Amino acid sequence: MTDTDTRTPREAHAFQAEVAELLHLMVHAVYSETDVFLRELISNASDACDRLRYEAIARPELLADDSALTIRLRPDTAAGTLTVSDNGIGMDRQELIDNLGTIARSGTRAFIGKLAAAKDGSGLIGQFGVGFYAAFMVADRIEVTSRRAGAAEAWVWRSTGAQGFEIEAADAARADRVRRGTEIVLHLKEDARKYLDAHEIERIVHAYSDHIQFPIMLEADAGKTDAGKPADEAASSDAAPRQVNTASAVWQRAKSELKPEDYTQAYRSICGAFDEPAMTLHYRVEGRQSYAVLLFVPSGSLFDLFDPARKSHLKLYVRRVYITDDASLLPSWLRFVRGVVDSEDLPLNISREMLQNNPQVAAMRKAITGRVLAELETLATKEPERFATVWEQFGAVIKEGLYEEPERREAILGLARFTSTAGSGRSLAQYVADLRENQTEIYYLVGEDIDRLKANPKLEAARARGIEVLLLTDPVDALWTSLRLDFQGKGFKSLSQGEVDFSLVPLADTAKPEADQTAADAAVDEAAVIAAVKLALGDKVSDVKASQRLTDSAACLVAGGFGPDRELERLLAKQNRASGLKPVLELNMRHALVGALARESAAGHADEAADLALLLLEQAQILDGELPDDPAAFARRLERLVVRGVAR
Ligand SMILES: Nc1ncnc2c1ncn2[C@@H]1O[C@H](COP(=O)(O)OP(=O)(O)OP(=O)(O)O)[C@@H](O)[C@H]1O
Repeated sequence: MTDTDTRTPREAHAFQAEVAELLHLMVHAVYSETDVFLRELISNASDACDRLRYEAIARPELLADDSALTIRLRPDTAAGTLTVSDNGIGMDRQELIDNLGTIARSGTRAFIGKLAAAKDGSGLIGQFGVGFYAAFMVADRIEVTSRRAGAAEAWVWRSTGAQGFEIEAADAARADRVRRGTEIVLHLKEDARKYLDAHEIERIVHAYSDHIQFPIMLEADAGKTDAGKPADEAASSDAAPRQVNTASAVWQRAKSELKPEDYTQAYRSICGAFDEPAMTLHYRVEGRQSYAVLLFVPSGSLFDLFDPARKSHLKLYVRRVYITDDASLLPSWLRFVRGVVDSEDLPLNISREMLQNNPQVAAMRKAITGRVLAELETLATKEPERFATVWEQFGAVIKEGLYEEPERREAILGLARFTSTAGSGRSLAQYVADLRENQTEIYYLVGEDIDRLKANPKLEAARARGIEVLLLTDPVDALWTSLRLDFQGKGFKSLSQGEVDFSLVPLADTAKPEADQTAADAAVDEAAVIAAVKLALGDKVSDVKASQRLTDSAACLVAGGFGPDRELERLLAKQNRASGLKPVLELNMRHALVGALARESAAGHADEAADLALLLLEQAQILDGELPDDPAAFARRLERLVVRGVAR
């Protein structure tokens, strides 16, 4: 820099740590599908045009004399560069620093971890939309020149994808070239020179960006048209640009015109996905309100499904103008549904804030929610296997609707599929159809792990009677089951809480007679056993009872009749919101261990009886996946009892 230079000096900035890490992965990992970079840049350019069009509703002067919003792609074989430019909203100096130096979204750390672990991260890149940074997969140097709409100055951002980037004011030539919007020059890596090929560029645009609403113009190769001249000059020569996308709003087209592959393509370009949609819903509403809807349910998982914001991401357009993806057009329990809603009636200048309380939006939301549920029902009936994959991916999210939207409960319970002691993919309709004689309730157990649930002693008596039990392992299950809902008049009943009485249900043919299943010598004095155990356990439990649910195991813990289910209590405890209610210890009065306790107690061996009582409690805790309160004392007790038993 010399004294005579009046430009602002070059300023070096470091990348935010996450960006540096992400870029390191981009630069060094070998991804098979590098094509996504172009989709990401085009999508950013399109967003920039959308934003300008939106801002220009209030400030038409921003469009000035350049109202044809366009995205341009210019390969230059001589220079080895591919340039992606738009005349959209542009970025000022601070925006360049903030937007192209940090990652604002949550969940980024987790994503970077996943990316580092995955062999081929392109699927993840697509899902996450690492956006601009994807360009470093194909370029070893990037220059971004940008001028915010209405601004006097243009700025240049430069980086090699290493530690940081530089910012400086654009020189006269660049500033003159970028009158508004953004120009991104990619200096392609040696192995990425295929992206200079017009056919290749066209193919990628077709595959991923065809629906983009602004014309994408492919300009003639600046390097080839006039190889003798410097690239900058050559570019200004008048080679005719060619539009390479259809630029039509797919959702506005008639269903009959569209083929399945058109929908797949629309899904990939609108939702930034690679997979096939598991469900597509395309319809138009005319009448009091008119709007077009094109929605997709992805077949793969989504990285941000459990983001705390739990936002739905449907894009709201008004008469083809993009407004926002933050209009809550679907409830958060349908946030995995992606796509577009294009309204004919909403005012174009509706502010994003106004959308929150708009009755038309509320009516659309209600109607769209109903349509999505109906379509899911149809899928469940007509294509049960495909529906099963949808439920597997997103069932845990849909079930949130059970407590968030009471009026949709019936529909959601109708869709729900469960793993139960009778198999997987069970619907409640199947459950109810297969009720055992005199069975009046739908039984369930909530836990974290399906195998552990299957081994839970609380299932024993149900199993002996052939009663099906739903095994619920999603965190959300502990919450909705606490609502005590019913399905077709049958209430849900936890096997981990309160009394269960199966006595009216006959034993299954396959069950061994219950009395034979244990080695107890004789019937124990239940009252005496209960008194002895209560004495030994004190306030560790709220009550001690003879169990109806156990046939093989000695003891189990259940919640009292009114408190939260054992699982919900555990969940609440994690958030320090536990009810503090103590569980009930249930004893299998026919079990040998309980028999032994009865004998020790009758013989006046209070210490031995107390040891056995504590052991029963600790066993029950372990079977519920908990640690005994005092593991060391538990180990000593076990030792003592074993040694005593062996010595006898
Ligand atoms: N061509 C552009 N014109 C104006 N702003 C841009 C342009 N490209 C990127 N930006 C700005 O930089 C930000 C970061 O872009 P990036 O592609 O990394 O993420 P994103 O677009 O926000 O997220 P996603 O890629 O998931 O949609 C954008 O949000 C936008 O504000």
